[in-house]
This record gives sequence, C-alpha cells and structure tokens, in this order.
Amino acid sequence: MRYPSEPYKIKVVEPFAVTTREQRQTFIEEAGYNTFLLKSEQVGIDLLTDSGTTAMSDNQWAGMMMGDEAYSGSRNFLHLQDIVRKYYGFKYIVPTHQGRGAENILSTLMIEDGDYVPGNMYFTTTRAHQERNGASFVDIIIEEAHNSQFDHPFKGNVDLAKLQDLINRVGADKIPYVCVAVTVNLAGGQPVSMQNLREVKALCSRHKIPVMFDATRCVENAFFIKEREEAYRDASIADILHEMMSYADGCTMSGKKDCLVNIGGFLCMNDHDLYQRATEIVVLFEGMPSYGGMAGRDMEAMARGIEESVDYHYIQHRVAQCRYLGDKLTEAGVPIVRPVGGHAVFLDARAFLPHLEQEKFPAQVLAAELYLESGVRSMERGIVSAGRNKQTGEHHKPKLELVRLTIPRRVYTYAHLDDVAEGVISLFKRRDQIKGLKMVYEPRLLRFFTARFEPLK
Ligand SMILES: Cc1ncc(COP(=O)(O)O)c(C=O)c1O
Ligand SMILES: N[C@@H](Cc1ccc(O)cc1)C(=O)O
Repeated sequence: MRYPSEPYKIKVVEPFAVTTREQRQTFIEEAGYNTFLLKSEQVGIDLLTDSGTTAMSDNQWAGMMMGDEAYSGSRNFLHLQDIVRKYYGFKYIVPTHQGRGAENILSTLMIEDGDYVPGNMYFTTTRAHQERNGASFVDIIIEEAHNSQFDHPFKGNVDLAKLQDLINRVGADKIPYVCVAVTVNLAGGQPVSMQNLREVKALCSRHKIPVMFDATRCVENAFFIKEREEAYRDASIADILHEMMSYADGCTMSGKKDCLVNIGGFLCMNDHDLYQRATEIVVLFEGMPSYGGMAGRDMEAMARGIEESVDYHYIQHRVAQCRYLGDKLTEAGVPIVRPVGGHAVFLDARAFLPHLEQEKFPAQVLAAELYLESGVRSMERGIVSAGRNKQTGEHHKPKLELVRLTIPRRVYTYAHLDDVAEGVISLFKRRDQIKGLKMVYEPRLLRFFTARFEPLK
C-alpha cells in the first residue's frame, strides 16, 4: 500500500481560517513578508512546522489528567525516565522545556572556547548554542546532501573522511563531541544509516570523542532504516531505535516532534559525571532535575507519546503523507528535494525561481507568495535561515535554498495535501512574475524568526 489511510479516528476537530486573497495581501504585508510573523488565525493549512503541532491521542489526554504537579519527584518524571530508558536505552535523562534547552546545557557543559563541533549539516539553534559557547561548527555531511536532485537512500550520512580530516587537522582534544542528527532537518529530513552510525561511533571511539545525537526525529530515521537497510527489514521500529541509540553517548531531544507532544524535551547521557553536572546547571536554566521546565502532565503525555511513536502503522503513514505530497508535486514538474524525507517536502527555490539570485531571498519570497496564493503557511530554509558567518559577518550562502512544507503529526489528511499541491502548482505556473525581497529589519540572532522584508520594485 503506497499511501496507507490514516491509522486513527478523528475525535476532536479545529476549524481553520478561510481567507480571501485581498485579506492575505494585507496580512503578509503586516507580517513583513515573514511567515513566522503571521497570526495563526490568518492561516489556512499550516505547514510552518512539525514542532509542537502534533495532535495528541485520547490516551495522552487521559495521561494529562494524571499529572503529578509536585515541585520535586513527580511520578510522571519517573514514568518518563523508565520509558526513555526502555526505548532510547540511555542511563540518565534530564528533562528540559524543549530541544534548545537541552542544547544549551550540553553546549555549556562540553564546549570550551576554540573548540570545533562537527555535525551532519548545521541546524539553526544547535549551531547558535555551539557558537555562543565559543565553538566553530564544521559540516561533515556527505557532499550529496547539498545537491537537491541527488537521490541517495541515506543522504544524512556522515562523511567519515571529512571527520577524519578534521581530527587530523585540529586534534581530537579540540573536538568535545560529534553531533549527529537523525534525521537531518535542513537537508530535507534525510536519514542516517545504521551502518554509518556504527562507523561514526567506531571512529570516534578510537579517538575518545563522544558522539551526541540530535534525536529530534529519530523515529522517522528508524523507519527509513527498516525500509532501506536490508538487515533491518524484519526488525521492529523499537528495536531499530534502541540499536541506533547504542551508537551514541547521549542525545538532545526536542520532544515536540517524535515524542508526539506540544512542548518538552530532554538531554540524555550514559556518563555519570556529565549527568551530575547537568543536574547542577538545569536548575539554573530550566527547573528541578525532575521536571526541567515541563509540567507533570506534559511529562506524562510525553511518556505515552514515546510509546505510541514506535508503532509501525503510525510512522509508516506519517512518512507516506510526505511522500504523497512530494509525488504530486513531482508529477506536476515542481522542483523538490529528492528523495522526500520524513517530516516535510522541501521546494527547491533556486530551481523554482531561477531568475532570482540568492541575495533577493528566493525562498523567503516563495513562502510569502505561497501564502498569498493559497493560505498555506510554509517556512524559508535558505540564506535567511543560514544567518551570517560569525567571523566575517557575511551572509552564509547555503547551497540549498528551500521552502519547507512541514507535515504536522496526525493533523491533516491526504485531502488537505491535495489542496496544498494545488496551491503550489498554480503558483509554479506564474513563477516568472515573482520578484525578490529586501531585508529591512535584521535581528542579530536566529534572524529568520523575526526578520522583516519588503518587495523589490
Ligand atoms: C533538528 C532539530 N534540532 C533541534 C531543534 C530544537 O528544538 P526546539 O524547537 O524544541 O527547541 C529542532 C527544532 O527546533 C530541530 O528541528
Ligand atoms: N525545530 C522546529 C522549530 C524551529 C524552526 C526553525 C528553526 O530554525 C528553529 C526551530 C522546526 O524545525 O520546525
């Protein structure tokens, strides 16, 4: 079954806005041509992000009523700890309010000024925390990942030669850890193979460098391993996930994605000393080590969400939804990142708008135009997201200039995706008329969230 039907019944519904083109013109101008700045009530189908936008199950909502809101020692924390140990296999867990809370603690504890943190492509918040603590990020993803049209089953893989080169160049003692994202968000939601994870771990062990995963979309990664790596065809998602995690010394987690909740995250590790230091610092930024910024009820929903996330039918349908939208767009000739990943379809803005150079922010304007055309909200993932080089102050100019159509978990149906495809295709037909933008307000940190633009004449 290529596109399995939804493996759930819909018990609660939430109407969304139906707007006119004239209204949307006003809204996008007020939002400075930045889809992050639109009000949710101005948006139709909302594909801005899959982060915190999940529909929770009846079982999770029931768990919300079982919240133990004690300041310390909540039973929901103990439950979450058991579940994380069972499915992820790490010894210690420190809850945080979301993924970047965990990134903050990890970077603060492990990085020293002048260090290098290699990773399989940058992620905005992850790199920002590394740089804030004095490290330079080094991209060690395979070269194919920077080419939107290159089909590769594991386009998120680490290039071991790039990693070895860095170790030779700067020395292992300047590399506090290697950060491996499973899957790679900005490459298009691309997975990492089990074999590659095993090899990265072996190489790092030889040099005594810890491996820390960004586990944000690890269940999607496990699905791709089952689908594409022969040895795992008959393995369960839970077993694959457990083995993946055995090749890491710890992880950061944005629970707002693969843990199927609206808020929350955690940091995991096997090293007791690191855990102890994390419990010291978490009280400064997040809260007690037994809640770290989450309410008891949120920890319960997360524990239950993790158990639901490893259900094969759930994850098969999730990935199939992305593929469905990607296939529709490909059939119509719309350029997208290939192959379609686990959480989104990414439009290739360079190929969509070949007449616009990167300094005219093609992906930014494409996201704004798609909203105007259809009421669908998407997100820029190109030069604006990439920010500026910390040393030179120049724009980073990523090879990938993309617009992300991100599918929230258990929220939309295939019929919604038909509407999205229709909007993109009708915009594609009038792509020649689209002009660029200029940035009129540029925040210093993570500028894409709040930057403002005006159309070029
Ligand atoms: C790959 C990846 N890592 C880290 C994060 C940070 O997580 P959060 O948004 O929960 O702070 C996100 C999303 O922001 C992400 O997609
Ligand atoms: N991690 C979330 C939220 C987010 C969005 C953009 C960012 O650059 C950072 C965080 C996402 O990928 O959608």
